[in-house]
Amino acid sequence: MQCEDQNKKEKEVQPQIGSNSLEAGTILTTPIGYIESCFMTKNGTPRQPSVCSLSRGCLRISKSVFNNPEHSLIGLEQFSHVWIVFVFHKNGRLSCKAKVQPPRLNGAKTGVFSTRSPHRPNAIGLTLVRLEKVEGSTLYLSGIDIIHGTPVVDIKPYIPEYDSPQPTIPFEDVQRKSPYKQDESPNCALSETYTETEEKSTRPDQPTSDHSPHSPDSEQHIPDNPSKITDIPKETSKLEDQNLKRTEKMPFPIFEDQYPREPECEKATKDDLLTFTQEKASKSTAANNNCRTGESFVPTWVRDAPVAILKVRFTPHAEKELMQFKAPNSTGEPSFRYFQSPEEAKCAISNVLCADPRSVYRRKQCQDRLFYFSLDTVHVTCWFGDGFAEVLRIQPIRENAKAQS
Ligand SMILES: C[S@@+](CC[C@H](N)C(=O)[O-])C[C@H]1O[C@@H](n2cnc3c(N)ncnc32)[C@H](O)[C@@H]1O
Repeated sequence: MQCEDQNKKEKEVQPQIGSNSLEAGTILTTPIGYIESCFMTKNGTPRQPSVCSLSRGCLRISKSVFNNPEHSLIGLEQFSHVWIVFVFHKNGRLSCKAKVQPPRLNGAKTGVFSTRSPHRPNAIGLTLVRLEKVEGSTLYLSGIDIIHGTPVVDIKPYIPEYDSPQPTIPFEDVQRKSPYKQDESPNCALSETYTETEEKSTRPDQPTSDHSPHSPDSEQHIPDNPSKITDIPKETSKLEDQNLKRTEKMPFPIFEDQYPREPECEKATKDDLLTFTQEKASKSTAANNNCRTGESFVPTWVRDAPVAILKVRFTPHAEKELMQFKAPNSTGEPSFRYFQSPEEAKCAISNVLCADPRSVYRRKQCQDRLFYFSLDTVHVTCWFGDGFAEVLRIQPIRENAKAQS
């Protein structure tokens, strides 16, 4: 209700279109294109790209955005993955619920911003997909969880160094291993930390004066060898330029290359790949505050969902029906649009089903109902039993059904 009122009010306010509109916070967004996807409807569409790496689609950059849309994709082919920022246009209505029930919580509620729910105040989705190829103004994608016709508002290259947390070099290590003397320190993360500790910190995790880089004890570890820093422009080794941003003159890799990470840090990074409970994470960071490589953690429900991975089987009849589908562009009907073979389609259908695509309501209240979904040109009928899903029927999607969705 509140949202509706607000929507009305906002409609009454004329957006300021003009040179200052961005500064004024007016959101000017236009789709750069629309997804063509192997998923026609929300039902059965994977909840995340990781569920089905074979799910394919493409995105053609619209001519209404650029005169030469293909120019906007120059260089993108050098990336293996891209972020797709899109609008959940089939939500039906705007959502104003602060708490949602993600399927992995099996009915329990949590704050919307701690989930990837499509039902959020601004229906913006974010998906990391594999970029198969770029041809002219079209991107060919795989591993998508987005339905056909979805408006896309942006594409960004996936850069692991930017898009995943990088280990922070422990303060003491940086100081200890630094080839710089204190007053030669370059303006980078090092000098930021240095500045922080200059003001005597009361935090227990900060080095005490005994172990501070200023103490004679720690100075012993500083190699007295300024020649090691020949690659660094001279002006950057002056503290006067305190406000200089690290990235402007001193790319971080210089430190990474010169000072390999401590083994504990490596270990923490690997641990981080495993299930990281809040408790474990806070213990680990508390125990090892100076080596915060295990900074990324997620709640257990994300990785240890209370929903079992299902076994998937096909009845002989369904399997036979699937085997009749032909590769794209081959003669004969029915044919796939995205999948290259019936085996590939079978694998994709299995991936979708083993993650249990049903809503919590359906899973709990309508266990014995048939479940339908479509994938590429295939309409799938299946049912769920205890710990398994069984595909009963595979039919070609009727053209009129495709047009309606
Ligand atoms: C849980 S969301 C996650 C999407 C994205 N990876 C994210 O984290 O923002 C994925 C689900 O959104 C739904 N969906 C996909 N495209 C949609 C669209 N255009 N409008 C509404 N819902 C959509 C599908 O049901 C799919 O299973």
